[in-house]
Amino acid sequence: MPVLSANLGFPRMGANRELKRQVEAYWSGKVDVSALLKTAHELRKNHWILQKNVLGLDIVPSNDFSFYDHVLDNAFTVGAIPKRYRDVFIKANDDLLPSALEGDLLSTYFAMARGFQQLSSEGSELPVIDLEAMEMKKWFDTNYHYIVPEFDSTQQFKLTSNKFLEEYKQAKSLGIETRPVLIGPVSFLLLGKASPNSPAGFEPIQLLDRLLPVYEEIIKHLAEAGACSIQLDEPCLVLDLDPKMAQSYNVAYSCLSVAAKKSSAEPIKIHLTTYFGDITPNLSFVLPHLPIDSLHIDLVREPQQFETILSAAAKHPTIQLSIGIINGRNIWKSDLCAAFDKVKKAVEVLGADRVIIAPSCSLLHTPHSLDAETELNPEIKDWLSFSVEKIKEIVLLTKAANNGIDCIKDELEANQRSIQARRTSPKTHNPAVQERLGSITHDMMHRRSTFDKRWEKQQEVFKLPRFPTTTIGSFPQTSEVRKARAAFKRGDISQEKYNEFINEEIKKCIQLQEKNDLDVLVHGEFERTDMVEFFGEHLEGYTFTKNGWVQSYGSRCVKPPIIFGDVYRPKPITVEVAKYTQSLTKKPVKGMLTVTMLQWSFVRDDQHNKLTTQQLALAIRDEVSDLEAAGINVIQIDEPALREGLPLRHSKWQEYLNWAVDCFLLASCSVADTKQIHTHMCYSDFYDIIDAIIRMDADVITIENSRSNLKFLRGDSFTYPNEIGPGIYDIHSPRIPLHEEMEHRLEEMLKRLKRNSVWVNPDCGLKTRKWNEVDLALKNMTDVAKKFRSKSC
Ligand code: MET
Ligand SMILES: [Zn+2]
Repeated sequence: MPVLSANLGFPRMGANRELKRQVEAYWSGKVDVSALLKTAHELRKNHWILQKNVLGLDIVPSNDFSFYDHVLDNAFTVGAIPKRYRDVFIKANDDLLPSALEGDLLSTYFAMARGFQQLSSEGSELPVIDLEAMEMKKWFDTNYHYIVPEFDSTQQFKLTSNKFLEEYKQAKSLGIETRPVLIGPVSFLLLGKASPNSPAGFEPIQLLDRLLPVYEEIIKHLAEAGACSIQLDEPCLVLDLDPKMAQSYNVAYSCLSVAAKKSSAEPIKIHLTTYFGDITPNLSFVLPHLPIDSLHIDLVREPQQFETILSAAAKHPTIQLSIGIINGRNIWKSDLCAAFDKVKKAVEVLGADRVIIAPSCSLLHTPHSLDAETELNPEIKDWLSFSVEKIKEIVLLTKAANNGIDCIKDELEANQRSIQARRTSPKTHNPAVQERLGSITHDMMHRRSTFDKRWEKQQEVFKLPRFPTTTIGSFPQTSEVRKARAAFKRGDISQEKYNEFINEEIKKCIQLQEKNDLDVLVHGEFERTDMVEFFGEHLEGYTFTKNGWVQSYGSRCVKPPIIFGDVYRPKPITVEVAKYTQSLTKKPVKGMLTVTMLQWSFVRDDQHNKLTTQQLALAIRDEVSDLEAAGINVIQIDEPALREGLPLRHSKWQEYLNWAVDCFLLASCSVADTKQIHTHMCYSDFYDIIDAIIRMDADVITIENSRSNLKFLRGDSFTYPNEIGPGIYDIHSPRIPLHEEMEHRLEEMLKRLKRNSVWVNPDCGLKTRKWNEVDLALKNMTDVAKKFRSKSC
């Protein structure tokens, strides 16, 4: 048997985000369920034909399609539907028959994903049905979010959807044999959480024995339909796992292997997939014990596991090894020569019939194809590879493995030319930036005085009241703002007209803040589409795609900018706007800089992220100095996603936090003691990295707190030495926060924090809100601050 080529998952949205459009049209009632199912059907068909018939891939996945999220699909398939949704949507629970995801089941599915509200027909204000969505969490260290499965201790599982089977059969009817993908039973339970009313000590993994029969059934159905293999994703194998988990893996896969053997004359093969990290610390869980037919490892993220796993696999002649050598998480063309060395090595050790060539992980995390990128600089475009191009790379390598490297001579030459061109291009290397990196000193990474001294000086300058009030930066991005920006980008209105428009918005924003008595004001960020894009567009070393969308959650997609070269700031970015805003008011205005630019971009793979972040930090440092020189006395440097960069393994946290915090210090520490540096964080839990946050030494930190229900303050010995503004209202909801609830939150915080160090502010920026909501909410918020001031004198 020759070396085979495989994919682990294809982007679902379609070349032009057809799925997003149709799903949203269905939600808003513009199309019916049959139109939605038809689009899904078409997309799957196109993607299989593309992968198999057009690109020539040997092993093509099915069941990688999803209307919202594959973890939710899995929960649905095994019947892990929390009672609150069952009660509303599924009456005769026991009669529920396996069926594809359509009609009523689809309503249940979307209610779990997005919540569901039904208002009463008699005009009463309270909805008759009001179901919140299930929790959403980041998928490992990607920017994809999954729906967290919820289990209770009395949980029963039951095959509830046969989506996996229908999709397998759909492909088969097109003459395409696929490998259905499911989340493996152990990772599925580990990724879930206990429902709130579960007894203490209950952990979802205790349900494994109850879950396995459903997986056995799945295997049986697939085998009966003729499937040769099934892909079970066990990404949790790259995490720090309790050694007890070895037993769970053993139980699960022994059971599934028996089911596979019994399934039909030709047993269905079990392909176990790991990605995003190193499995060697947990290797004893997998080899030699698990009765699996093939194992996939991610050799892009953790190339050093290759040797160990290769020699372990060599001892188990029945196991095939799937080598993930094409990066599924980034957009760079692979160096085919280097990749081929790995293929050769695997073939030498295992023999061709035991090697599969694959992307490092599912291609869900890379855009569809480069075809649509008609406006990218051709030199840069030649360095890139999206999903379709990545599959081409896999197919080429497989061809070379089977027929000799000469049969891809021309392609290889072209590939090496682009690799070489990127390596040596003046676009990627800027000697001045690199020289500057070399001159970073420790001295650049601390303020001139300690916080206490700065605090005294700042009190003198700002004379702020106690419980100072502020907002996080953005104000409503109305459709007029978006229209004006689009018109300006199209060239329909001049720079001058656009500036005038923005200045008017800023004026309105300052007036509203003054009217509501806020203490430290912001300009409202009207000139910014997306905060990362805005800064990226003003820095060298960044480029943007037209259609490089990747799924973030549900129907939402993001278009991460690409950092391709050394980053620097050719000229000031925010100084004019800040100066103009400050000229409108006597109160201090914050200069606003958002620097979470690494996590939300496609990053360089030719240098460590630390270096790229240092370059970003130096660019921000220059901006900070220019703001200071322009008379801006408060500067906010947002770091909303600091936590997102944390490595998956705990042992690597400290190293990351060291350089990440150093970069923040590098960006922020050039200013005089009298200047106040703010930072802002949101979206995740912070209490377990509080030491790193303290080391950032910002004078003031504003932090999301209400949405996560005071989670930030929950750590037992929580203290924070500088000033802090834990948000006192959630900005995601259109409801106006009431005095009492904000007072309550503030009271709670004061149990933990020093009275004279607390700021009063919302959770995050206000860009998704309407002006009238912001006006009322801020009025209530400043009322609360005033009440506390008078109470505490
Ligand atoms: C995701 S954090 C957002 C911070 C930004 N300054 C804003 O207010 O929108
Ligand atoms: Zn925020």
